Amino acid sequence: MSAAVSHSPTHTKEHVCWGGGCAHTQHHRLEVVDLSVQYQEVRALEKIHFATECGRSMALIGPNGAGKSTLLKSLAGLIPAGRGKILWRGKALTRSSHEIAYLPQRGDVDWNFPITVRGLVEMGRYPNLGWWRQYSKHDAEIVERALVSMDLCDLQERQISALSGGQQQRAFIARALAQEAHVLLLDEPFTGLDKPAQENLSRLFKELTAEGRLLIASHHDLQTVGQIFDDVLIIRRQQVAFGPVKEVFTPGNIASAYESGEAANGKIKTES
Ligand SMILES: Nc1ncnc2c1ncn2[C@@H]1O[C@H](COP(=O)(O)OP(=O)(O)OP(=O)(O)O)[C@@H](O)[C@H]1O
Repeated sequence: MSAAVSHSPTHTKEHVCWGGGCAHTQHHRLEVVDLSVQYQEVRALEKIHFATECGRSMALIGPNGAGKSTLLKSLAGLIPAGRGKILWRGKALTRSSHEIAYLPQRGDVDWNFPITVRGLVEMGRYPNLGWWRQYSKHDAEIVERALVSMDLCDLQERQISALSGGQQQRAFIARALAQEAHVLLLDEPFTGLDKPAQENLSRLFKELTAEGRLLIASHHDLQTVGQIFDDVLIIRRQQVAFGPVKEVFTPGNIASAYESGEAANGKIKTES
C-alpha cells in the first residue's frame, strides 16, 4: 500500500470500504509490454502487450497450455520476464509486491494444511508487517474487516479443509483484502464451484472492482465471460486480442485461440 493510502478502513453494516486502500479515485495502472516467458525449451508466452487499471476486471482466456497461469505468475512476480516488462504504477515490477495478491489454481493449494480461516486471513498481513514488526491492533482490525467483508465471521475458527469450495475462495480473497492488495490475480477461481457459489463469486467481483480493485482471472467458461468481466485478454502463447468484452470477444477471435493446430488467420503458431 502506498504511503498516501489511509490505514483506517471505514465500515458499514452491509459493506466494508477500505478507504484509500481500495483506490476509489486512484486509477493505478498495470501495463504489460511485449512480455515473453520461457521455461527451458518451452516458449510459454510471446509478446503479450496490454494495459489496464484499478476498477476493472479482466478475463484471461485461452485453451489448455495457452500460458494463462504463466502470465498470472509473471504478474505476481513469481516468474521472471524473459523479455519485455511489467509496469505497475509506472515502475518495473521485478518481484512480488504486497499490492498484488495472487490466488493459485485450486489444485496448487494444499487444502489440508492445518490453518483456520482467521489464521489464513492473518497471513495476508505478513507482507505489510516486515520481519521486525509485531502484529498490532491495527493489523487485527484489518483482519476483522476482511472477515466481515467476505462474510466469514461465523467460519473464522474453522479449518480451511472443512470449508466448501466457495467458502475456501472467499477465505483466500479475504487474505488478499487483509493484504490491502490493489490487484487480485486469480487462477481459475470458478473451478469446482456450484451455480450459487459461482453467482456469489461473480457478485463479489463486481463489488471488488466497484471499490477500485483490479481483478484479473483466468477463466474457462466462455458463456459467462460477458456477464462477469469488463475486459478480456485472449491468448494462445501469443496474444490474440485484448479489449472490452463487447468489442473483442468475437467468434473470430475465439476461434483463433481455440481452433487446433495453426490458427485460421495465421496469427497463432502452435507450440514449437
Ligand atoms: N514449470 C514449468 N516448466 C516447463 N514448462 C511449463 C511449466 N509450467 C508450464 N509449462 C508449459 O508452459 C505452457 C503454458 O502453461 P500454463 O500452465 O501457463 O498454461 P494455462 O493456459 O494456464 O493452461 P491450463 O488452462 O491447462 O491451466 C505449457 O506448454 C506448459 O506445458
